[in-house]
Amino acid sequence: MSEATERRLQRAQAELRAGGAVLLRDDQADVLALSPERASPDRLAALAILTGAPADLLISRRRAALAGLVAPIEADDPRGVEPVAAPIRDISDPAWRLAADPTRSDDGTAARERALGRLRPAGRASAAAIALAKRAGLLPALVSVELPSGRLPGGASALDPVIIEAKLLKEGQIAAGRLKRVAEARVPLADAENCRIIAFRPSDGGPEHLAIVVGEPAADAPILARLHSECFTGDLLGSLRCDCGEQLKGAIRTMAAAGGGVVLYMAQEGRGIGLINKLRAYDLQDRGLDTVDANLALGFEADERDFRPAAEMLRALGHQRIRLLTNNPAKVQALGAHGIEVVERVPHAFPANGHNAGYLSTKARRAGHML
Ligand SMILES: Nc1nc2c(ncn2[C@@H]2O[C@H](COP(=O)(O)OP(=O)(O)OP(=O)(O)O)[C@@H](O)[C@H]2O)c(=O)[nH]1
Ligand SMILES: [Zn+2]
Repeated sequence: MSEATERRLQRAQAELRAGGAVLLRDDQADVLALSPERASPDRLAALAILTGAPADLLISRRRAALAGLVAPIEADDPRGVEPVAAPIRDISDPAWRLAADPTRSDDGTAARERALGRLRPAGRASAAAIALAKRAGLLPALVSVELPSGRLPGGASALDPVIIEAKLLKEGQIAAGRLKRVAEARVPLADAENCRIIAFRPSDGGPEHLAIVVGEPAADAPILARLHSECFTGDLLGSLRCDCGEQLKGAIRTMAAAGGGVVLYMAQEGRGIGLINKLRAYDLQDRGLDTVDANLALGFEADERDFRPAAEMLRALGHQRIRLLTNNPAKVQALGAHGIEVVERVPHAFPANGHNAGYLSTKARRAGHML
């Protein structure tokens, strides 16, 4: 992806996060969209009167099914990620927001049905809009109108959208930004006095990833490595809802004792959905959903992470062969697919505490974790 394209993608994300409009261009039809959790009522109202047809709520089919708007589908049904559009009968009636955000208190399917018209499949530009919202750390739900391809009516240009080609956001094909090693320092840790932190910045302006180099990892043999996704609550606060804090500190201790290793500390909070959405997922878990269903209920996949940057960091550090501390077979598979040879999976499980037993057993039962 060219630098100009990467910048435009970042601008589109920032615009949505700031409550502004984005226009996804596609030769089927263009889609002009706002994030309902960020856009002001005035902007939403301006969008709703733009074309004569009502504005749509854009969500995934799975989200729509869980909101009771279409027939239920299985958790692993690939149709779950398809976008659907539901006309919003009255943009000023907050009831339609219940279908966008399951953490809002809900007075039932009847209210959602009252607020929204008949659902229809949405096209490529809509799918791209949802992918953009996910990248922006927002709920994957948008308010949108369809516009004829390539045209920007006067009312639409008044919303001053960032314009971007929908095909750039094709699911699974967004190139992760190339990483540049930008800073490095010695940082003695309580459990590993000989430790360096190396920061990598992606060319697309996304968040930085860190390599925590413990001791002296061998240059000519497979090194101990851990691919660790950021967890503010577990890593920093010692939350008992998950096992992340113990896994992070445990990995550093194991590497220090072994003479060396590398923790890749990836800016992928909440398995890639961001901290705010993880807190929403926790709220849903307190109402009875498990960690997988909570992600699905919000409109995300169970795991939204891209492990390519981790492979790129290992390569940049000169480590193509590793012994990976993990219980997650998807990490072994993904690193392998991106050119890193995982010569051994080193189990990395810690005893459950009084709060995370359900979380750990769900990961084993539904995400294939080897515990
Ligand atoms: N969406 C969501 N994310 C969670 C939840 N609990 C923890 N996380 C996140 O899950 C990620 C866990 O990352 P890791 O420990 O690297 O990965 P893992 O898939 O558990 O695999 P291993 O620990 O290597 O076995 C972190 O980004 C956490 O923030 C949850 O209930 N919902
Ligand atoms: Zn955690």
